[in-house]
Amino acid sequence: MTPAARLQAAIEVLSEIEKSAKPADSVASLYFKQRRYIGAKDRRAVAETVWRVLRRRARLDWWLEHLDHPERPNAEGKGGSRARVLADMIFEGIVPEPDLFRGPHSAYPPEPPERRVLDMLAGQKSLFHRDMPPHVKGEYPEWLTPRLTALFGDRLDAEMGAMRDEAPLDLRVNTLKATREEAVRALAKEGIKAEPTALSPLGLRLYARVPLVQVQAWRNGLIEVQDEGSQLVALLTDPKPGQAVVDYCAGAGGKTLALAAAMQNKGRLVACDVAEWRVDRAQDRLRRAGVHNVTRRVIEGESDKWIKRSAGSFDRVLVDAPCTGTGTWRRNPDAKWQLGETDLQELVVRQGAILDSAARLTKPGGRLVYATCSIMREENEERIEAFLAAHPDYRPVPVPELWAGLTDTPCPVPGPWLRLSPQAHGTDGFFAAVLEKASA
Ligand SMILES: C[S@@+](CC[C@H](N)C(=O)[O-])C[C@H]1O[C@@H](n2cnc3c(N)ncnc32)[C@H](O)[C@@H]1O
Repeated sequence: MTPAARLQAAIEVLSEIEKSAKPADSVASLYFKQRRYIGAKDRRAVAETVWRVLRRRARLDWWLEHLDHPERPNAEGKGGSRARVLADMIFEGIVPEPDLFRGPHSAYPPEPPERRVLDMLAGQKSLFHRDMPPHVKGEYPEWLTPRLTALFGDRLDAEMGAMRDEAPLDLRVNTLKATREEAVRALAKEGIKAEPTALSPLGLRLYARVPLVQVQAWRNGLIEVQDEGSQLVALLTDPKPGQAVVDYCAGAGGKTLALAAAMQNKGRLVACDVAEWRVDRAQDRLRRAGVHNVTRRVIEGESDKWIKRSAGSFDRVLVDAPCTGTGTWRRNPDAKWQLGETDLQELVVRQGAILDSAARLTKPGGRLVYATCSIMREENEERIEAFLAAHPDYRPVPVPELWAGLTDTPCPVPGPWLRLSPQAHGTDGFFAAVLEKASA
């Protein structure tokens, strides 16, 4: 592909992302699947541009507005994919010479009004400008400003700055197949440098992008992709070999895999979800990891009969609730631009209902672990406070109290809850609360 054809493809992918309700990576995969003629190198280059534009969208839009670009996005942030991509190109130091826009499938060359804006942008040294408001510098939706300010106070700029950056790639070592040292050696043999994570005893961090499907250690099930924060949620669930455990919102099984390894494949682990297609996606991962104590179960929701039948029969119940995903903006920068206040309000209601429903499964003396990859108080502390007020038979188990019995790494939080952020811990934003049900 010529450089201009890559630009045009990036413009098209961004326009598709804007039109779709699906996550950006699904939209981009479909775009490339429908255009098999785009080779791997071009795909990577186009995807890099798309993700960079999503990451700097607020700042690019500020410049386009400030310089009166004729095709800038509207006040709702809609439209303007071409304007964003060409502005980004300037900030990447690429000069929009007429020659750049030649060849098949090219973006068309800028007309004089667009040219005028691009020339003005070319004189800027930085993507930042002192007049940008904090939500533009920090790349978050303006409507979240009061909540995020209340949450982070004078750390807001630093926290949102860390959220803006690209995340490293974290792996969890599958202890059913290897120790962390063995996995490091296996990766090194394939020329991949992996460093142990600071908090998770099973984590490895990669700073270079690697196509894992081609990596033997991954194909053999020695490692799985999992953010360090997510690994810590599984660690805190602390399932023991032989116990009965339920992963209530299991999705494609990210945490199920970690729980099964902690259980050494012994005992009963039920992976539930309302989305059959997600549960189906767990199958290959479980097989690759050598896990064989998991039953996958699609439930109809809170009124599912299996929940009633299984009341009080699990030692551990993990609720990895559907959430805003505000802790994962480093990986999914598109998500922040799709999130609205009503989404948050609806999720909070769902989280309460799911938590109440899952709590029926806990045995007397067993534990219920509630987790989200959100940083919002409404989805986290406030949900737990409401739950505890309505369920006096549960008591919180402070995270520092559990930590020392689980791993040698330093406990990252004062407690009682686990609350992680990219700035403070180098993980995605995560929340987890461990609650113990009174013995009968
Ligand atoms: C945060 S994701 C789970 C991620 C997964 N635990 C992992 O570690 O890979 C939340 C999941 O909750 C599921 N979900 C949504 N509503 C639910 C409900 N009412 N009951 C059970 N699961 C639900 C979604 O389908 C989604 O897979």
